Amino acid sequence: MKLPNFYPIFDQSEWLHRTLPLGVKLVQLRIKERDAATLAGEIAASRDLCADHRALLVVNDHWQISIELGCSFVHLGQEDLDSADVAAIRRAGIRLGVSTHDENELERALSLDPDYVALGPIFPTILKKMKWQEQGLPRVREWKKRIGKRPLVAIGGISVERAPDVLAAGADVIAAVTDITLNADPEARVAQWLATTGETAKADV
Ligand SMILES: Cc1ncc(COP(=O)(O)OP(=O)(O)O)c(N)n1
Ligand SMILES: Cc1nc(C(=O)O)sc1CCOP(=O)(O)O
Ligand SMILES: [Mg+2]
Repeated sequence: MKLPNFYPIFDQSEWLHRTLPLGVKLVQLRIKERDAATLAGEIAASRDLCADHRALLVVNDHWQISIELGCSFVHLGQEDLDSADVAAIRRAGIRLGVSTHDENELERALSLDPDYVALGPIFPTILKKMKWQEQGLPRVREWKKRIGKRPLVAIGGISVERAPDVLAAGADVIAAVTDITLNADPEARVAQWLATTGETAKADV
């Protein structure tokens, strides 16, 4: 399955409202520590916005609400997998992306036949504290060889300027947070991302 190669990650549906009209076709909603009603409202609003713009929504962490709300794609990290019911996710017809940071995690991820494998952090990230050192571009090359045709998502410290090298190293998709959300003009930055990754020229997914 081919995925769009630009994958912004946001913590509110308002960001989707701002960026989907620019041509974003793959987006993650990554919400931490909100009450259940707010969370359900944000996920439902994001689901509907993505449907309106023919974009793919990936919901981070919240697989149960994703099943309840009829979402089509979830992202789980290794800790999430410890408690997630992957069979229930699959029964619901939901696609699955999985984070990896080392060989063991990659083996575990591949055993689940995921719809993409994410590798990070490629460069140092300021978004969250991580126990992993930066992976660097050689690791991107290695991961792509390991996973073959399955889409490889690169994440962590990636900017528009760094994106071409990451794609050239073998990533199929680039995920980014702070390069957009901390930019003085996030919409203009998204437009730069779309131009750099070639997404503007592509059809709907
Ligand atoms: C595309 C992508 N890659 C990695 C992550 C990180 O997932 P996880 O390790 O579960 O950490 P949290 O994002 O839940 O803090 C991701 N969300 N998306
Ligand atoms: C949420 C997340 N997961 C990572 C991983 O390596 O699994 S790196 C990361 C943060 C990505 O944010 P930014 O683009 O601002 O660096
Ligand atoms: Mg998680």
